[in-house]
Amino acid sequence: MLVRRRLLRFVRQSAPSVLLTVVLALAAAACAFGQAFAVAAALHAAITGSGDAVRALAVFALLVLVRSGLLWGRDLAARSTAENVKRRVRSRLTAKLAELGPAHTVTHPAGSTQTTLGDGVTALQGYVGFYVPQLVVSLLVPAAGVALLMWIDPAVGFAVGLCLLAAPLSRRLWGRILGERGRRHWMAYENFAARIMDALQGMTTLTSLGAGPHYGQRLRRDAEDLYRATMGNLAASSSVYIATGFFFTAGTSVAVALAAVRTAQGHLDALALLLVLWCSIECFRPLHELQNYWHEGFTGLSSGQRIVELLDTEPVVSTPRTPAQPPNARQVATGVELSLTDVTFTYPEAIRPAVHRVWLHVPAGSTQAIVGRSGAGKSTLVHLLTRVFDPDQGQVCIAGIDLRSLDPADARGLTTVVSQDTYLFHGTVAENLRIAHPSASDEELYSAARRARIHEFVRSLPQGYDTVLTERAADLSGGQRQRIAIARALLKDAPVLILDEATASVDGATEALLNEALAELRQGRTTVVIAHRLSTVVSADQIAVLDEGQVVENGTPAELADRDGYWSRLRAAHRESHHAPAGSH
Ligand SMILES: Nc1ncnc2c1ncn2[C@@H]1O[C@H](COP(=O)(O)OP(=O)(O)OP(=O)(O)O)[C@@H](O)[C@H]1O
Repeated sequence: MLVRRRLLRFVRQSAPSVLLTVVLALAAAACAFGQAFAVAAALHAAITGSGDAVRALAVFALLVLVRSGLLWGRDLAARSTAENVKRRVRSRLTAKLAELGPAHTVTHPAGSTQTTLGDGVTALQGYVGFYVPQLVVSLLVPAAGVALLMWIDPAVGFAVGLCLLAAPLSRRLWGRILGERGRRHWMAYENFAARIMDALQGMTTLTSLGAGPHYGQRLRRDAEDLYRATMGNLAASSSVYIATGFFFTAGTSVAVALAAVRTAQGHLDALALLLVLWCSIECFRPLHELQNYWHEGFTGLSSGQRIVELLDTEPVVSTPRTPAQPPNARQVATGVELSLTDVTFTYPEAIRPAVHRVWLHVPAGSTQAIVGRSGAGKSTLVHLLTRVFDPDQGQVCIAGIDLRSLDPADARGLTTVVSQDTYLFHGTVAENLRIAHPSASDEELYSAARRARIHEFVRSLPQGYDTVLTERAADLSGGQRQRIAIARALLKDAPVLILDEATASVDGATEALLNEALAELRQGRTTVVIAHRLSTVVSADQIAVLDEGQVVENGTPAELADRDGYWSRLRAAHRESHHAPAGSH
């Protein structure tokens, strides 16, 4: 019921076009009753020889034309409602996703969100555009039809009225089953769509691991689940069609049979009998049409459930009622310090904290390296520094300001992350760079690219900065992608740089270019580097060693080298695995 109410709220915002749909449908129904009178009059004239059959048929033809025009208008108005509601729901969902921030992508599969936003919203159109207006028409037209039949003959009107009441009652009984089947069908569909998206995105991984056939089997199983859910759903809706169809046929037959008896008894004349025949059909027609939208309506309700769930999701980071001011340009120019004070954080639904009682102080302009085994909590620290999540306990401060007191967008504006996985969008190189600074001039773009050591390469592309990069930019090397990321970071110009170093080794020339670009980027910024290369670690001002979410060691490279701790062991292990490590000086 909640879903219906929430969806109806969107429909209400399109009240004029919904009203127009209903009015046009009612006018079309009036034409249909008019047609019934015209046909009955024509037949009566032909049978009895009294009256003008040709005129009655001309009126009938005119009404057919007018009714077709009205139905065309009704469909247009219904589509306009559907498109408007879809546009509004999509823009509410997009705004919601922006409000939920990156945490939502960390904790939810992208495929299911995409299905809700795409097919889920599309599935609403049957419900909002056609089903809801038809529901109103199905209440008014049969009521008017029964009144008309009562006027012709109360007994016939009463019998038709009873059959009309029985039809929706049978549907009510089925409603619960249909709702459940519809939900199951939608979940199977969403699951299948998410799996397909995963397969497309991970095609290279699947192929390189030779996992295609195995994954294909999972896809087939999901497709079978979807098939079963679809058939279950269709079986339930077909049963409703049959059950309600029975009442329609029974209703019309009862009306005609009763009218025939009443005619034989001399209570009705031939014209009235013909009118009963046509009008009883018209009484049931709106319900028949409603039945056609029934399946679409339930699919819309099932997808609506997911839409409402997404709209009701609370962001994991909240916006304070009166957000603090982010550091001003003067503070930024002199450099900002960064601190984590007794920070603990547990992922939603995780059992143990990913980081636990972490204390860290990074002075303005210095470089803090973070090292640790896989799963130690390094990425989680990045999530906290970029306010993807707020800590459960403790504070994360930049320039002495608790990130929690800032608007999330302002907090994220203070940091730039250059990670190993640079996402390049389908678009030109210039568009990809401007994502970081939409109003950047061409000169600013070229300057950032020059400093990121990527300008010459971009200039050498067929259309230079206007060259279109394919999705995921498979045509660029890892080093080139990283330098584009560095150019973006230079354009964003945030005071804190978070560097998630690539684990894969690059060749000497590429590394030299990357290092030059990174040196440009680090200038005047406070840097936190998730370090994998020994050379980066030893050149940092401070190294923090994370283990199982806790800082087990922290100090300058010299201090840590003197201790027989985790860092020394890590370094020794590194030495063994790389006979002559680049940075082991
Ligand atoms: N979205 C998540 N939901 C639940 N637990 C998570 C999530 N992301 C990470 N974790 C858990 O939090 C802990 C820290 O993970 P984190 O990704 O921060 O480690 P990491 O040091 O960055 O590892 P790696 O070097 O492999 O990237 C791990 O135990 C991990 O399983």
